[in-house]
Amino acid sequence: MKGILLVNLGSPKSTAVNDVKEYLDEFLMDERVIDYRWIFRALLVRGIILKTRPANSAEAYKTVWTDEGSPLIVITEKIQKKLQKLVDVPVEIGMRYAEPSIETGIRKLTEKGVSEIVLFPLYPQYAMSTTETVIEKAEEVRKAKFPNVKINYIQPFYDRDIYINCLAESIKEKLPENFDALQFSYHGVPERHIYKTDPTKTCNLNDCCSRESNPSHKFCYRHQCFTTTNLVIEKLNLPKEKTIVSFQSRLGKDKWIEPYTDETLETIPKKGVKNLAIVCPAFVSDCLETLEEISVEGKEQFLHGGGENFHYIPCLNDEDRWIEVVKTLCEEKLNEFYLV
Ligand SMILES: C=CC1=C(C)c2cc3[nH]c(cc4nc(cc5[nH]c(cc1n2)c(C)c5CCC(=O)O)C(CCC(=O)O)=C4C)c(C)c3C=C
Ligand SMILES: [Fe+2]
Ligand SMILES: [Fe+2]
Repeated sequence: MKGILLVNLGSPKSTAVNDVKEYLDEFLMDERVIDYRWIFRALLVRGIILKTRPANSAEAYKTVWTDEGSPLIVITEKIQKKLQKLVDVPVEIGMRYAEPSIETGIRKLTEKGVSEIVLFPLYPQYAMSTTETVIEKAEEVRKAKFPNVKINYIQPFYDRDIYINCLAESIKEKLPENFDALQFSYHGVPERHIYKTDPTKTCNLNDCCSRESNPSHKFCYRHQCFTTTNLVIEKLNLPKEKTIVSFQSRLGKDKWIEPYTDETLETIPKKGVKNLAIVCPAFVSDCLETLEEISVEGKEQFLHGGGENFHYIPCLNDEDRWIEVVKTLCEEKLNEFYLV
């Protein structure tokens, strides 16, 4: 029997500092997130970051937490429930970090008799800290605990027509009447991650990422963010000069891909952008990084820089047209099982 596992990033169990600390420990000790040798990663994460960050992050989580729990988990559950109504195979969710884990999700599916799983990493763009770590973790769990289960993975969908149409329509509906610029703010990654995952070793993080065709693009997060942006702009018929791409959520002292969202928000009002619309297409569901970092902190940065109107455009969340896209992408992979 077949089944679907939707995988998102995950959130702490609660906003208690110890729960946030446990979550950040699992997240930041992932070698695909902080990619130093174990000893240096442990020194940085456990010796420095976890001494102060959990308390600050817990305060931030408190500002977005709902009665039902973390927005990211609640929204992923809503997507699951809506998808379950549209397909005739079991659908479960799993988180890369914390609970419900990928193992919990696979177990629930196997308890329903599932032995062939379509696993959907809910990230449009590939990065070693997104799609790659999900697939690595799922394979580790499968080999150790469920050796008889087959898993078929959905690949990044950053340029798929159905996704671009859906994202463009969603943005169009939420765009304010008057805006000077539409900013696309993607989660950032350290530059080193892009060099590391480039099998061709040709991406130089300059014009290369914007070129039409290059074998490095399959693993270049920066290219994939630009492509999503360009395709959406084209669909919306927006002049490129009215759009901005930037990268948010930088952590630590390494160089991350630029431009940084916080710096951009502070400086664009002086260049004439007083009315801003902003969208975060690296996230399919709203989460701490959109609801707090962009909608609250980002807004303050923009207003502080002289901006006047800041309009945050929510993620696709559980919009029906997005659930249709999830269904189509899952069905493509479900059908592949018949071909093997
Ligand atoms: C969308 C893709 C994501 C990438 C790429 C990514 C990379 C990445 N993230 C960190 C550090 C943190 N991220 C945090 C929160 C967070 N990150 C993503 C997604 C991506 N991260 C999401 C969806 C969330 C929100 C989770 C939620 O519960 O709502 C956090 C925790 C919050 C905080 O303390 O600020 C950290 C830390 C690194 C180092 C990284 C590197 C590639
Ligand atoms: Fe590139
Ligand atoms: Fe992150």
